[in-house]
Amino acid sequence: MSTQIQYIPRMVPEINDYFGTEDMSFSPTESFMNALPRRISVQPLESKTKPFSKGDIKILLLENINHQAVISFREQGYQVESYMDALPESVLLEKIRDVHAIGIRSKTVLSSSVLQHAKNLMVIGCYCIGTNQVDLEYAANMGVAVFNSPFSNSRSVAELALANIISLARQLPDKSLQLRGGNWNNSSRHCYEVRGKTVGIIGYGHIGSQLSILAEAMGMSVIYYDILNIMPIGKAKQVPTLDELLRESDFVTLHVPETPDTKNLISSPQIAAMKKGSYILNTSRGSVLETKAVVDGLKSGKLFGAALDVFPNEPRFNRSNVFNDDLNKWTSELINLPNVILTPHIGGATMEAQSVTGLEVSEAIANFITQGSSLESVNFPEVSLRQTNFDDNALRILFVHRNIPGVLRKVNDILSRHNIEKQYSDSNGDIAYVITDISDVTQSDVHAIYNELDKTSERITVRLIY
Ligand SMILES: NC(=O)c1ccc[n+]([C@@H]2O[C@H](COP(=O)([O-])OP(=O)(O)OC[C@H]3O[C@@H](n4cnc5c(N)ncnc54)[C@H](O)[C@@H]3O)[C@@H](O)[C@H]2O)c1
Ligand SMILES: O=C(O)[C@H](O)COP(=O)(O)O
Repeated sequence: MSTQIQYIPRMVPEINDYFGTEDMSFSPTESFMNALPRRISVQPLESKTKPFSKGDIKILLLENINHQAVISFREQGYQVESYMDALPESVLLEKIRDVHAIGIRSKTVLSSSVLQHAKNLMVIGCYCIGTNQVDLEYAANMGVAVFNSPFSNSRSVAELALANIISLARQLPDKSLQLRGGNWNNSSRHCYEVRGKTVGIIGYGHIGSQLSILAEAMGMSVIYYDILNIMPIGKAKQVPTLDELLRESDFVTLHVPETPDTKNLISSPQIAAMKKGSYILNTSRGSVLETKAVVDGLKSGKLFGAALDVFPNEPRFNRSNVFNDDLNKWTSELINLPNVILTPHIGGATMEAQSVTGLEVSEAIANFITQGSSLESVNFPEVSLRQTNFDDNALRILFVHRNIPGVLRKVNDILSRHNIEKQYSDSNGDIAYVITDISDVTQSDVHAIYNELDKTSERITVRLIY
């Protein structure tokens, strides 16, 4: 007889500490997106529109997102449900059904098959840098804007990479392990200073360039390889090919995003091209480095060490006895090799980074909900409109539509009885987004405008704020 284990999602305890359970509401509420236009005013700071019932808006936060986010949303009056872990897909499908905003980190996969269940979703916040876990194009085609926190944890990752470079050079993982086992071994064999050595940075973006500064401060030479031409910081030097970087570096460190082009960017041929006795580090994504090739490189003595923070398969939540061959088939080989640092995806896991990320992404979500601002979105046309002279009879129209000729004319025909105070439009591929502020609008105008815009064949979403 098979035993069924029931999964019970773990809520974030701080919520209850801060707010008390009675303050949490999980009852289904009227849909935000599909409701007739209601008084949705806008957001705390510079908004000039009237207060609306943010209590109708449901925000789901997963993966133990920093409590700053929970506090900030709840203080603004939103309904917030917050969980410690990434949810199993069946639970996620249930939870995502009627929420208006979802906050995730790197472990929640929002594929098209998940997103199609999200009938009321307006906005996704990735409380991290990577957005590869979200089907960005599908979301844009649903009119759902995606935001991330593009550099709030860059410094944390760069510091971890530097710490790992020094630790590998001094064989710290093994020396420490030996002493914990009672063995005193202060041999200097294969232990080096990092001063004067060359670090090769693959991907010279926010993290790679931060690391460049730190490494130079340690007296290292820095070379980097990037698909873009990027101005060097300090004495760093961009090299034209990956091969040149691999040949010249003592430490090769990966800081590229997960894309089709970066899958297995470093595999056996690239490790073969590296210097004998060099080291490899990966704090980017598990898919970028073929781990079996690292295992072979360490076994053959080609590599003197490796530091891996990310893996092709990672557990969805913190628990014991999960990092094993069932997760990734080479695990037992890897953990028994010398001078290997393995960390559970902690590059951005610092109090500083999590707190800034919590506030930054929450602000982007709130600004999108309350004002329609899509500035800094990773999948949407970037549109924002400053509100001036927003009086009682003003209306803000947020219209996401197919990017084809003639749509703006249709929109403005519908609005032709009103004065357009401000309008801004932009497009991104197949999607376009226009925000319009109009004045002298009555309650029945609001309904008529909504209905007419809603009927246009190019409409993706229409929201009204007044
Ligand atoms: N371990 C962690 O906890 C952690 C934390 C933050 C970010 N990350 C990962 O690190 C990645 C990099 O972060 P970032 O903020 O520096 O990103 P970024 O976008 O600022 O920089 C990435 C750089 O990689 C370059 N690049 C892209 N494809 C390339 C290729 N095929 N070859 C060479 N260069 C290429 C880009 O041009 C860019 O300069 C993120 O996408 C994320 O996946 C991991
Ligand atoms: O993309 C990122 O910022 C990092 O991979 C961190 O992801 P995490 O917040 O899931 O730890």
